[in-house]
Amino acid sequence: MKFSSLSSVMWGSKPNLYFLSMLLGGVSGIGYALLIPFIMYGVNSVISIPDKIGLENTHIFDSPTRSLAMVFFVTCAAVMSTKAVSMLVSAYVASKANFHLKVGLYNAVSQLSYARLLSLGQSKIVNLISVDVPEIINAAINISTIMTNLFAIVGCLAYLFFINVKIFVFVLLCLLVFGFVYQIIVSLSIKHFSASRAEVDKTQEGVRGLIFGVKELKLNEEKLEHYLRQQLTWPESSSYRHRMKGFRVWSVAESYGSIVAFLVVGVTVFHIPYVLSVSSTELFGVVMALLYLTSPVGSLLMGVGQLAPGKVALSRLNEFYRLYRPESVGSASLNSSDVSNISLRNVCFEYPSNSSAFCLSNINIKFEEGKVTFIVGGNGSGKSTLAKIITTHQAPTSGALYFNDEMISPENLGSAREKISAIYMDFFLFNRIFQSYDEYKANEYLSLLGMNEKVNLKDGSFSTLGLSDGQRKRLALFCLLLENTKICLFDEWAADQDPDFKEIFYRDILPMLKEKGKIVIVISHDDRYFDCADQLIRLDYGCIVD
Ligand SMILES: Nc1ncnc2c1ncn2[C@@H]1O[C@H](COP(=O)(O)OP(=O)(O)OP(=O)(O)O)[C@@H](O)[C@H]1O
Repeated sequence: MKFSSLSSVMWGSKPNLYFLSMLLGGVSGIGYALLIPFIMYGVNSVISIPDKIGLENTHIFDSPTRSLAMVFFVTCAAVMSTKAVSMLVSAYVASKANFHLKVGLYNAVSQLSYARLLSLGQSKIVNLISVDVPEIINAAINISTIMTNLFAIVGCLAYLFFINVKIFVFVLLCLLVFGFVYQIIVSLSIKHFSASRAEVDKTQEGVRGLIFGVKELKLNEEKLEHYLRQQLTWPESSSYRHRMKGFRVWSVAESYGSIVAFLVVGVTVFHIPYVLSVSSTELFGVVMALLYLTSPVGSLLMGVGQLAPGKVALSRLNEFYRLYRPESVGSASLNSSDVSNISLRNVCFEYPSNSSAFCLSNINIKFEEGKVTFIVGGNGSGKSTLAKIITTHQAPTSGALYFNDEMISPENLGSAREKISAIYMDFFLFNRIFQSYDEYKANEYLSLLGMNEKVNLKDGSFSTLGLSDGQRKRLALFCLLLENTKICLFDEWAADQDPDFKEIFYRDILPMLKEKGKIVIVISHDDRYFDCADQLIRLDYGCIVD
């Protein structure tokens, strides 16, 4: 997906309504421009009958220009109402566009592979959704007002054309030159807004650390001080400096924009009468039109300036979609719905960045149903990496994963994943169950895990997540048991359980899963319980050792 402009964001969301808001904006602008000839005609009528001025008891609609007055006020009402409706429709389209952009991003992110998500940067994605999309919408909502002002300017120029072609050409040229200079100033501000936005990603990382690392930071004043300075204050102040530079340039553009039309009036009044033959009536009409033009020109330039931060945000959204590659997950079913074993054959793996210079070398393992396999080894030996390969979140660099004798490829990946449940070291506990479940089983498992006193499950939602780390892990295990999949993987699940519950996990729950014919894979450092394993795989620096 690529958005060529802010307009295309709105157009892509509700094309018909967006067109309507532009059309109404244009009509309002033309109506605005039409008011000058009415005013001029009215003034000329009054000048031609000076004795009527000051007549008492003459009602506004009894005047000689009453029909014109009627048309004038009707036009005013039309300008006002079309502009209001145009803005309203534009706001509606913008809200829809906001919805579509966000939902589009949610879907896009959900289709990224785990590895791709990490490489794109989790903080950047959070900022894209929470900072850039609102910035795009705030800018795009201005477009209908820009359209109104643009048409008002075109209308005023048309009026000038009728008064005096030479003056029209002169004013048009002046506006183009001044407008061009304005664009240059605005593009300078965009440069600073871009630099400011890049710093926001760094502060997002910092905010995560501040919130999730609060316990560690609170214990050490010096650490907290350095953290705040380096991870938050510096990037924040750098972002602020760039943003202020952007606003400084932008404010120059703003004030310049608001005075541009007067500059044109000045040049016209003080120069034109001496170089072109212009009658005083023409000059009066021209000056009226130009003064009338000041408001739409100022508003137009201001509106164009307000697009700047939105354009920066849009370029970041486009950059995301440029790098975006959805994970290829086909819908082909596995040949056999009953998986009796899974195996890794000649699997090698390296992280794409290879910053850690770690690799898994030539891994051959078979996991069978009704058997418990322990994967053990020192820190950094590759156990969690292997867990992600087994659960299909990392694809092997060479070799392959097999379910029975069927190789797992993008075509049958979806079907393979349906067979897997896992509790990772950095697991995420959702506040509800997302699939249908058996109420009776749920209560049974809550009791088995000693959680029935702590948590209730009501309509799929947990009554609380205010639990200890060990209890949260038990709740994760509860979800896994309810999922009832063939393959169950635990990455150091028992690490923070008390001795009693370790005993229950290794001596009761694993045998229960084994009895049910599951393929059970346990990453563990608990050598006291290695006897529970039917198979023990020892890893050392990415290799299987005996
Ligand atoms: N996202 C990553 N990018 C690059 N290297 C990584 C990444 N994640 C892990 N590694 C590297 O892979 C190696 C194995 O890490 P892994 O987490 O698999 O070890 P482990 O055996 O589970 O360790 P532990 O017992 O400490 O949990 C480590 O040297 C680590 O630096």
